[in-house]
Amino acid sequence: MKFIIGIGGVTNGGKTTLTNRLLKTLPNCCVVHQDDFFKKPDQIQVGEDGFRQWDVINALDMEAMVNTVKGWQENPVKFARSHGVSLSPEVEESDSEQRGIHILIIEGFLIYNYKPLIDVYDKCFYISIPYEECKRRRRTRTYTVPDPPGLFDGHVWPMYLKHRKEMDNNCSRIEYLDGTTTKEDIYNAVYESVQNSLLNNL
Ligand SMILES: Nc1ncnc2c1ncn2[C@@H]1O[C@H](COP(=O)(O)OP(=O)(O)O)[C@@H](O)[C@H]1O
Ligand SMILES: NC(=O)c1ccc[n+]([C@@H]2O[C@H](COP(=O)(O)O)[C@@H](O)[C@H]2O)c1
Repeated sequence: MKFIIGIGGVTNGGKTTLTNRLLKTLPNCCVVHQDDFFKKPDQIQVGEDGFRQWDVINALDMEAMVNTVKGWQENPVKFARSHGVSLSPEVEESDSEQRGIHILIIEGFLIYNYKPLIDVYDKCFYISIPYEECKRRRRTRTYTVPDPPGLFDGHVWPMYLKHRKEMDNNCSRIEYLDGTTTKEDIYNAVYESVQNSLLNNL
């Protein structure tokens, strides 16, 4: 059985933290990080506001991201092996590549704002945190291209609000998580919800 989990959320909401924890506990579990598909800085448009427009779907090579997901769907065993993911004995010892549960986590800040991806998820999660907490966490983070002064209020947060509205209209299956609760609580809630869905799908 193949099962795809979406972990979406606002920047610095805790997506990577949650994903890394799930990767350790879910069987035969691979990941696709949306951040890995950012285009190069010189390909990112500068807006009328003077900021490079990082927080829009065009800043990402979404075609390449979809192709990576398709690669997993076509052969999750091959995908796991080529990404150094260890497989359960049930899968390793089986003649059939299709045996066992294969899980893919798709993690990112705009994973529910791109039409070709919306229908791939078996489970959709979204982590939110309030403005002040988001701004505080973002200040402690350094991206490959550091934030210029004013980027958060001038671009990041307004784009988040816009995409959030779009996403709420696009996708009705999302389970919302409060990113200000503890890492442990968030992980437990998601793990339990995934387990229940897996049991129902067997
Ligand atoms: N539940 C939480 N409570 C407090 N801080 C958190 C929580 N989850 C993540 N963080 C912290 O927030 C920051 C961003 O987390 P990260 O998982 O990288 O976010 P994202 O991948 O959504 O951008 C990190 O410093 C991380 O330790
Ligand atoms: N990874 C990169 O190359 C890069 C460069 C510039 C900005 N960013 C930022 O990454 C954010 C999205 O990633 P997170 O959800 O992990 O914070 C966006 O808000 C964007 O401004 C990433």
